[in-house]
Amino acid sequence: MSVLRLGTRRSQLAMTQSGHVADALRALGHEVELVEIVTEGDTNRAPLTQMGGTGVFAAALREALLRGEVDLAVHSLKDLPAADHPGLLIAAMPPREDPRDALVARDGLTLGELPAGATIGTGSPRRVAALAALGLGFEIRPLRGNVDSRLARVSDGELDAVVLASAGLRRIDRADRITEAIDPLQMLPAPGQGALAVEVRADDAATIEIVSAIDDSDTRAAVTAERAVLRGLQAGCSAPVGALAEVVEDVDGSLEISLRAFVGAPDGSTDLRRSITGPIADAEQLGLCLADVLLDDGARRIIADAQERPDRQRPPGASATGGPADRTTDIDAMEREK
Ligand SMILES: NCc1[nH]cc(CCC(=O)O)c1CC(=O)O
Repeated sequence: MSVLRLGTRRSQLAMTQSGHVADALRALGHEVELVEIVTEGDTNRAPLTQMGGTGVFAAALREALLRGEVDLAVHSLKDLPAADHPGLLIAAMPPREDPRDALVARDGLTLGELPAGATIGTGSPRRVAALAALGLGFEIRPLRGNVDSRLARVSDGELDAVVLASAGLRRIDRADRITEAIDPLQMLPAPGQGALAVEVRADDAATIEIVSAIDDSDTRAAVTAERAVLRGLQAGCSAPVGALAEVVEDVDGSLEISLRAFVGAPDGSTDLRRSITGPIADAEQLGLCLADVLLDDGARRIIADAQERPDRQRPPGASATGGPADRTTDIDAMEREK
């Protein structure tokens, strides 16, 4: 068998995630070579240059894959648009890391312990909406940059707290900075958060066969349901939408998917939370069905407002720096990819 070429970005998180997948394939006896793909976002240090990236980073990896320069690419699932990409296939979703968001606060504080007026940094409209929905009077501040620079804003005393994905922190060995793994009752993670996607060319049967060995069926079912919510809402990955599916045992002992979703206005003025449970085999339909429920109950307006009025994506009293222009850039990046 020839060497599998795995395309990766060179950020610490991307290299670590790619390394995990490479090791899993090597453990099955395959030879894997990492091929660094330098993306536009990596070379010019524009605002979009941040860990995980948005559409631009995934797009460069996908082009390398389609051109045949590499045989597989590893993405953070939550950074991929919910629609299939022509010519490509997600051949594996390895077992998911902790899907929860993580609070990194000064003095070991939790969300409940932070005082009203505390400053919390996040660049994600979903996290802004969830924090605003708590009604605790936090001041949300924009946050960009790689993980270490985000963490430094707390250790430097510039912010009281930041919110990041637990999975990213765990993967790069910074889990010790987490002061609270935020309960999904308070903040539902982004669809796909904590999961990886191993993408291949749809016509590359040999690689599909090899890579599918590291697919985790529970992870795939959960993420399929979560991404179907996003697709049903016709929302992008930067929409204020959270979703978490868990594989649970029902009373008869058979496995089911329990799916929860959240849509909220980033200014905290309104939010929706709905849930649904059903057979694992119906993961996709469950997600679409839950999206319909949310749409019927007003999600369309909330999502449209969040996209059209980015200037309102902060609660009253929050800092206005780095707001509208940055957010438009993110949405544009996602659009280009579709
Ligand atoms: N959009 C950035 C991004 N993409 C993937 C991760 C972390 C890993 C994951 O969520 O799977 C992060 C950072 C974060 O949200 O804190």
